[in-house]
Amino acid sequence: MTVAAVGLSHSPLIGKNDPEPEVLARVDAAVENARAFVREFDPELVVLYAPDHYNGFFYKEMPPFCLATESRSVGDFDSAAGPLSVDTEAATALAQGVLDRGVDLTISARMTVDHGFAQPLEVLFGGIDRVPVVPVFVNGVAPPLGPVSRVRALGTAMGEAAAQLDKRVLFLASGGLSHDPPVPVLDGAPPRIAEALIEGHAPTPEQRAKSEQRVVKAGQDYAAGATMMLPINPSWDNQLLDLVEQGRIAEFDTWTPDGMAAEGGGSAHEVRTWIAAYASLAATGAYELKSRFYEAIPAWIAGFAVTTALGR
Ligand SMILES: O=C(O)/C=C/c1cccc(O)c1O
Ligand SMILES: [Fe+2]
Repeated sequence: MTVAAVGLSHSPLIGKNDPEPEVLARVDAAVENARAFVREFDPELVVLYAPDHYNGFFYKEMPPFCLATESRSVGDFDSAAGPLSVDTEAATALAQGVLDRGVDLTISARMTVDHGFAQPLEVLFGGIDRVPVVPVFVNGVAPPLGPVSRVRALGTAMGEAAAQLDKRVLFLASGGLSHDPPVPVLDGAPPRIAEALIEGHAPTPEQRAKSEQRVVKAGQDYAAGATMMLPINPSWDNQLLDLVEQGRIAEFDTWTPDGMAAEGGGSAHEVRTWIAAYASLAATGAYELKSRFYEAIPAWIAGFAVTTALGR
């Protein structure tokens, strides 16, 4: 079995509130490098770990993890809408393999996903329906959150199960590193917001446009330095990338949700997708990081990273 991993930060503000051209050129080069890596690796299956931003999962049922055997993207922030090309047979086999290894995985036969899943598929493959994929939701936004050791357990079980498939498998993580965007919080929310977070009524196009515009404005204010949002934390982000580069994935078990939020902001928990993907790769044997890119990009409200790695 040949395995690889890519970590790729997402931001719904890409193309809507871009940083200076020099920053953009550096990101473009890193992303093009990741595209070339993926083209050469030529995956037969992509296991995609990504969070949701209250488009698919709500507090009426909020699992820590969920694997999809079918999935559809809502098309928020101009990301692609419609069905993902899920490999249902591989998804079913991986779900069974993870459960067999003692991780209580939720399964969805119709998982709704947002830009967290759609963006990396569009960026790396040119669309959400171009490559056989197994989408795995990892809660990185909606507290309470469990210990990081369980994320590593999920990734490890997935890696071991994927090793049984006899396919070239790419583990792909979609998540910002430190970032603190204005994603609503249930605790203390006014009744109308709380109801939306719990029940999850589909917004009207006008409501969606208004809430997306609010995020774009937050990015503009953040880049201008006029905001209460926590600053991006390059030192914390690079600690994460160091552990990933050195294969020290077990050390993430010492990270706590409170500590992660204090260091990296309310959405720093999206790094759980990175921990899962690199735990999957590590479960199949030693690996080598082939590339590492990092830049703090306030305009995108993102500690933005791109890594590629190959199993040895
Ligand atoms: O409001 C949302 O749906 C998402 C906001 C956001 C902004 C910047 C980086 C991210 O990873 C986000 O999820
Ligand atoms: Fe996000």
